[in-house]
Amino acid sequence: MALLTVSDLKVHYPVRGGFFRRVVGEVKAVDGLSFELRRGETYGLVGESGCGKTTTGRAMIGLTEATSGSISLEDHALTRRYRREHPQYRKDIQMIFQDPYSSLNPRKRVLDIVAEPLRNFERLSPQEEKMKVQQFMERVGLHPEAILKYPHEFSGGQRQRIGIARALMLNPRIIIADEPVSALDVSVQAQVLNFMKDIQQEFQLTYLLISHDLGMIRHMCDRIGIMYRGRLVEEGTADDLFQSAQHSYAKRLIAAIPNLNPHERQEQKKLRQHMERQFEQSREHDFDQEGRAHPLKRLSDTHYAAIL
Ligand SMILES: Nc1ncnc2c1ncn2[C@@H]1O[C@H](COP(=O)(O)OP(=O)(O)OP(=O)(O)O)[C@@H](O)[C@H]1O
Repeated sequence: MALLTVSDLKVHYPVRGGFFRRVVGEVKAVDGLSFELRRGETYGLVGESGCGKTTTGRAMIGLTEATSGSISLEDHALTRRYRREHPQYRKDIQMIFQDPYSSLNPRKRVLDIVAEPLRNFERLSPQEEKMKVQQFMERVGLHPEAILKYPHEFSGGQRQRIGIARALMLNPRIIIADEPVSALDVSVQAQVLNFMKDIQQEFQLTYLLISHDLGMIRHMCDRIGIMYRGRLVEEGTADDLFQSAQHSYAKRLIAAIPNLNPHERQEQKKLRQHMERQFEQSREHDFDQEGRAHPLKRLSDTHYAAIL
């Protein structure tokens, strides 16, 4: 059974204009998105800037309200009312943010930053709380004494580890990681990603990894959904997508991954140009009259594509 199910999710933002700030239109940030998270897996949501990835993550933790559709954790629909009446569900889904520089309050000590979610749910004595925070700091590879420092005293990679310690404190089942390493130096990106993989088993976590970086998503994820204008155009395992993508947009995105081998660059450039042409030529066929992706069609147990 799926741990979390997103069904036909829509998030439309009003666009206001003119002197009276009247609603003059809407941005369909998410426009009919369906996918599920299975226990223990890492699911990657990937797509270009503006396709609705962050909005999806925010809707899943209740930071943004859905216009329609549903999000269910096991059998419970996470409606506004359910979220209000069952605050403990917030323990189950935690989020790690893109930029560890701005997501940690610079005026607070690490002890208070990491303990904050705990204070909302558990009544611990200051001594118990300190011990628990120190224990998690050690687990994420930081010195337990560092709890008295402020965020600016840490490197980017260490700050992301503090964000992870904070997310882990409530023993969540799902972690949504929105571009967790894109603000970090390339040299520490792999360390943080490997660390996330290590703790996944230890804490039995299910990950939703959100990124525009298809190379990273390929390396990390069991299943991948490619998003375009608020919908999935294709979903599958890394093999399904990298060996036999079917939708012209998915092919184009895959062809655009930079190739590090200098001997193959020229060839890759040609392939990329070919895929871009194909994408433009098949627009009418691959999208409906309003430019939206078709419903997903099942190609195998794991592979789905929005083709006719
Ligand atoms: N609060 C808001 N009000 C109005 N429009 C919004 C709001 N938040 C996002 N949008 C718009 O919704 C669309 C999807 O944005 P979203 O941030 O979810 O995309 P994204 O795929 O995460 O992009 P990025 O990788 O750049 O963060 C964009 O066109 C964006 O401008």
